[in-house]
Amino acid sequence: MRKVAFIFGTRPEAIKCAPVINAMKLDRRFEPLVVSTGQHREMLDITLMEFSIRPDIELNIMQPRQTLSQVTYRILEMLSGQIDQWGMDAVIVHGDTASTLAAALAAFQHRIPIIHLEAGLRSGNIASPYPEEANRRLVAQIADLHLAPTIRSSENLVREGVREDRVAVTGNTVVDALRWAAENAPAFAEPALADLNNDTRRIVVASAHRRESWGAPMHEIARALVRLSFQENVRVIVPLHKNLAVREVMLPYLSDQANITVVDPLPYRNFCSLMLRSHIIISDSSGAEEEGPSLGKPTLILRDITERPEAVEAGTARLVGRSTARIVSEASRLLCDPDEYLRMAKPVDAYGDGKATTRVIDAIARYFAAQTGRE
Ligand SMILES: CC(=O)N[C@H]1[C@@H](OP(=O)(O)OP(=O)(O)OC[C@H]2O[C@@H](n3ccc(=O)[nH]c3=O)[C@H](O)[C@@H]2O)O[C@H](CO)[C@@H](O)[C@@H]1O
Repeated sequence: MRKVAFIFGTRPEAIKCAPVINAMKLDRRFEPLVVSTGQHREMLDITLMEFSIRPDIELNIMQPRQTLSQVTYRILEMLSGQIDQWGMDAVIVHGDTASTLAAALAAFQHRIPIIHLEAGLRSGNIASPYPEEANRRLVAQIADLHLAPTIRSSENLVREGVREDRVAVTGNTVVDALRWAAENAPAFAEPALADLNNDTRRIVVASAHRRESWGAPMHEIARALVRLSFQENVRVIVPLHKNLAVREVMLPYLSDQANITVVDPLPYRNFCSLMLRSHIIISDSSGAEEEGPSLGKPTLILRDITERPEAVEAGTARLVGRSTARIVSEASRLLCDPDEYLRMAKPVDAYGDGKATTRVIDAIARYFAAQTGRE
């Protein structure tokens, strides 16, 4: 039995680790320990509850308006005080957040092998996305097993010098989570969305929260959403991120608009119901970049570059930047030109086939077997 600690702290990490944690709980080869750093306190707890996961250990590092350095050193400090006592065979981290980097570093410093889920994504620009591109590249330097979601991401790793026998292509577990959520998609329970089933307007689901969008770009995005809401037969729905850098800019623009509904972040399955009900998705969220195209929803990405180019190449997603004019023109094209809409509205399996969890677990089992010379 191998003891592995999943250490993460944000909503997207929880969504993408959850299928693996739940499958490992049923697998007699593994004993998973779930460690929450609490980087996204509220949104993380709601998400974990949905997947029936209770963290075994809570680091509770969250403080109001904490800086990246504070997040990183607080996690490192707390882990270094206890990680050895857990007796882990490996630490599993996901993606590119501050929690990912700090947990990987703590494991490395305590000589515990690191397994990196969603490894090998690269935008090619160390400054964008900031700090995520740097985080994932740094983790790649010290990880022992790299689980790449796509062939492209595995190629990125090998090009950077990672040993091929330490890389496995698994698909992205987000598709596994998404399929589960879509099968269990609830009705719209929030009072603000209760009328959705009878609403004949075209639903534009929009969100923006990443660091590169803070400040002036957030104003541009907000103005674009207001202008889109003036178009005929359109309703814009915005599940607004909890971050104050987002709320303080967005709310003055979006509140009290006739065709805009602002809601708090939705539980994952409710958000999936909303994406399923949407006509188009406009977002700077990495999750939306993967989930929108997987559901066949035309997805306009509010970024200039992406580490997830697969859906753009497949034609279901488009990079549109963050200027009001470009967002409005690209969205209007989809809203006004049915042929253009149909060209983009095609589900793509660029990120996975829903079976990534099994491949992840098999790759981890193979890794341990190779360490000891037995299965
Ligand atoms: C800025 C940032 O931190 N970006 C990271 C974050 O992206 P990302 O931008 O996707 O992070 P989000 O906090 O938007 O989380 C996205 C996830 O939350 C879900 N959702 C969204 C809205 C809502 O109301 N309810 C809900 O459950 C989405 O379906 C999606 O699965 O995680 C990715 C890992 O996957 C990383 O690669 C990104 O670098």
